[in-house]
Amino acid sequence: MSQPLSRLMAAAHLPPVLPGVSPETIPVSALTADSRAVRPGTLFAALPGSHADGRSFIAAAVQAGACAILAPPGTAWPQGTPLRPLLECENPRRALALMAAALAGPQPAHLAAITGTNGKTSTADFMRQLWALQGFSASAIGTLGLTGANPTGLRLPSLTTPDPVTLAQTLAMLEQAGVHHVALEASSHGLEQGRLDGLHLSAAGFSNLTRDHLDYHGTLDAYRQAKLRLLRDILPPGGLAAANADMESPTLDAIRDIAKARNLRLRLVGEQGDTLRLLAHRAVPHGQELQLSCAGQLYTLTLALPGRFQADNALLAAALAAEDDAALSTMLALLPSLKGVRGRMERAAVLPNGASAYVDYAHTPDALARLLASLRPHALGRLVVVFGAGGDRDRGKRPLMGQEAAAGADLAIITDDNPRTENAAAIRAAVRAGAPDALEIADRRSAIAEALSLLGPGDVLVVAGKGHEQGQIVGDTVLPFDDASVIRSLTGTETATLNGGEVASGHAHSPARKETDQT
Ligand SMILES: CC(=O)N[C@H]1[C@@H](OP(=O)(O)OP(=O)(O)OC[C@H]2O[C@@H](n3ccc(=O)[nH]c3=O)[C@H](O)[C@@H]2O)O[C@H](CO)[C@@H](O)[C@@H]1O[C@H](C)C(=O)N[C@@H](C)C(=O)N[C@H](CCC(=O)O)C(=O)O
Ligand SMILES: Nc1ncnc2c1ncn2[C@@H]1O[C@H](COP(=O)(O)OP(=O)(O)OP(=O)(O)O)[C@@H](O)[C@H]1O
Ligand SMILES: N[C@H](CCC[C@H](N)C(=O)O)C(=O)O
Ligand SMILES: [Mg+2]
Repeated sequence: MSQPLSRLMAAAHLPPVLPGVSPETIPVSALTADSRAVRPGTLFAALPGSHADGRSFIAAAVQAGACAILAPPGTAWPQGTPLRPLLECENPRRALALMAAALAGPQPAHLAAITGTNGKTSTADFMRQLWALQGFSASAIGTLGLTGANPTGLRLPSLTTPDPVTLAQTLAMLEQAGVHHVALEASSHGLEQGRLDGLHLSAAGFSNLTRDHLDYHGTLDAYRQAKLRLLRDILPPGGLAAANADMESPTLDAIRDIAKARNLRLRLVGEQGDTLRLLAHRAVPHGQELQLSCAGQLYTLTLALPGRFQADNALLAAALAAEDDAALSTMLALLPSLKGVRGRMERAAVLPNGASAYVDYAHTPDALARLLASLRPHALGRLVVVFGAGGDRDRGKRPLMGQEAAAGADLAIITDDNPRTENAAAIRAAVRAGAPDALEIADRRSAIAEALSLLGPGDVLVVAGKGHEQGQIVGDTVLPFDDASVIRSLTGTETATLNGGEVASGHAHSPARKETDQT
């Protein structure tokens, strides 16, 4: 379905007039920021990026049939290239997202986005589950791809927050297919790059803010400001916002100020929460028991999920999924039915001697600290962690991850985790600077094997950093690798533990399966 260029310009709040052109006579059938995807009738957004400059592909786009070009002010038209309408605007990424939403069509009416350093995938999946438990057809979009209801059979590329064109198309297709409830992850990269600017959100959540991605954002404050865009620029005035009340105060204060200025309905959850206040928390063998207050009522419930942080994520999901205050008690009643999320504190195996081996996606200092603190009550003996840090990512977090591992575990083994284009030994050395007593075993499989061989009765191992990931990225190559299936094959627990994990029950995944649908 095409739309006149004039209508897309109006959607992006661009001036309605173009010199020498009648935009209402130009039909636009598709949008893209990638010249290689241009077909006749496509509007090409020529965006300066971090590796390339899209403006240098204008000639190629026109040759491929681009009907109009969107670009930053001052864009020079390439010599010898046939003229096409040039839409110059200060923020072409935002304009692209607004046009993409207008071209794709209506989005699900119940559309929530979650941002924060850690917990986005878990919270989005819990929201999806809470909706599904009420009988709604519901999906989640994020690091795990498109999960839950997917009548369209769509697959998403590997980004946590897809590009704005894919996002708008996916949401419109889900809505048309009867999926009216969608929770999605808003990464800081996605927010900074305007990937979510075309969304019509009904709710937005903020889980926490701790160190990550400073390679991209430069400073913690710039990272914070990128994440705050979700509440400041994207959630419409009067929308439902929810946040964890125990997060660091500069971010929480900013959230409160934005909520006040924009008349958002702000719900705070957690130990300092107002809407859902966590009064007490106790780890039990198969999860955790929570005591809560909500609207003057006391609630005691058991989450079938280990990990203190999962309580925060579950409460955030409940606050976001309850559209009015009356629905909050319904959500609390559903929390005990929540299942674990693939690769998030997932018990991969129980050894014959009773030791447990978990897989988790902790890849920041804060996540590692919380993970190890959460597992401590489950370790009658020693707590062992195998972990590394990713290449081509925030270098400053490496020694801090080392420190948290050294402080939180009895034994830390440093290994490789997606070195990408960096020197793997140098990454390990940077991690080691924070954990001088740690063992170091470069090969991840060998590191896991060594850790397993050291486990005695009552010990707990957690292999952190890769969670659901199915590969080890070395250079440009992705070598197949799945922590959970490596643990299972090394322990010979392949069949015994499928379906048997604390977290994984109800999620029978074959070891090598890429998780895209967990319903
Ligand atoms: C750093 C970053 O986020 N880059 C994203 C960004 O690319 P970019 O605009 O910087 O692209 P670029 O390569 O410099 O190229 C500039 C422009 O030229 C265009 N181009 C390029 C070549 C060509 O032949 N023709 C052409 O038109 C490109 O399509 C692009 O529009 O926009 C692209 C389209 O949306 C993304 O695919 C790309 O994600 C890259 C692949 C990436 O790895 N991103 C990661 C860091 C990321 O976004 N991660 C977050 C999660 C982080 C978290 O854990 O919280 C995520 O949401 O996944
Ligand atoms: N609320 C939380 N607070 C702190 N750590 C958490 C929280 N929730 C999850 N974690 C830790 O972070 C890891 C990743 O969780 P999850 O995938 O839900 O986060 P995410 O924000 O989606 O991460 P990503 O940015 O990679 O998409 C978990 O495996 C756990 O170790
Ligand atoms: N979305 C995160 C995932 C990190 C996972 C870890 N395995 C790594 O490669 O650093 C990122 O791209 O920073
Ligand atoms: Mg995620």
